[in-house]
Amino acid sequence: MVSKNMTDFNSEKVIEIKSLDKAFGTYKVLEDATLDLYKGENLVVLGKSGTGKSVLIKIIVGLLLPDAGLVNVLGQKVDTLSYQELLDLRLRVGFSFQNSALYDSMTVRDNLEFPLVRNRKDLKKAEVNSLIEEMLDAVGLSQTINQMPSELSGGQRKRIGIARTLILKPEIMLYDEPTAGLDPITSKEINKLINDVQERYHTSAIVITHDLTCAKEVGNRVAMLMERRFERQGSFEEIFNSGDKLAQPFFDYNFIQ
Ligand SMILES: Nc1ncnc2c1ncn2[C@@H]1O[C@H](COP(=O)(O)OP(=O)(O)OP(=O)(O)O)[C@@H](O)[C@H]1O
Repeated sequence: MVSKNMTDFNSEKVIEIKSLDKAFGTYKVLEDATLDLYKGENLVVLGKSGTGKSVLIKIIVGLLLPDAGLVNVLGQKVDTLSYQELLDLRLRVGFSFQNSALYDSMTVRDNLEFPLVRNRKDLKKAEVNSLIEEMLDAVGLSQTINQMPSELSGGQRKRIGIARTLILKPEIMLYDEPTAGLDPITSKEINKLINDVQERYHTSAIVITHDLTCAKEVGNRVAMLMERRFERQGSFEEIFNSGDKLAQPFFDYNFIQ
């Protein structure tokens, strides 16, 4: 399998995290952690369970406060923002947590309409309908518009979840374990979708995963979250062909195709 090429990205940082500390009581989750996301890139954060990947996302969108360090998102210092400023920022940063489910009692259409009803009251009915159609087309599921989530496969539900996040046209996408619980073929489809989203909407993205195939297929750069910080950052090849011992545990638990 050919991994994704490194591309020359604009040096503009859309997320800058510097010397970040976060602890719960005496339990340190992140310590002196530094990570940048450049405009237009897909950055994969590889980390084992419980290493603080979800905490990282919550800090980026201001759901958790850092204890120390800089967290700058789209030019704004997240921990200094007012509630309204945070809500505005969250419209520009699309995030879906691993377990964020679709609303089971709503059709696919209504699931996609939901974020627009809440956040885009300025849109006319025709614009809403057109956005829903565009998003379903982007994730390749136009035919499911009137179906209920229970009628969809796991992979299709993930796609609709991505469409629901994407419908607000965020500049940054945060994908939390996008391939978790999916078979290898469906995982590949999701990886392709993440790349399609990057290409079509010029999003910058952090993809949090422990799936090495996903890292290889979608990541322009990879960082490893270990020992409370981002220990290695570089292209997939740089990290995994280097014989780096820190990368070995990921190989032990993954099957690369
Ligand atoms: N609000 C909280 N209060 C106390 N501890 C927390 C809180 N949120 C997270 N933690 C702890 O921080 C650590 C990192 O949690 P996090 O959910 O970020 O892990 P993760 O890397 O996303 O794991 P997984 O892949 O299993 O979801 C865990 O030990 C967790 O118990």
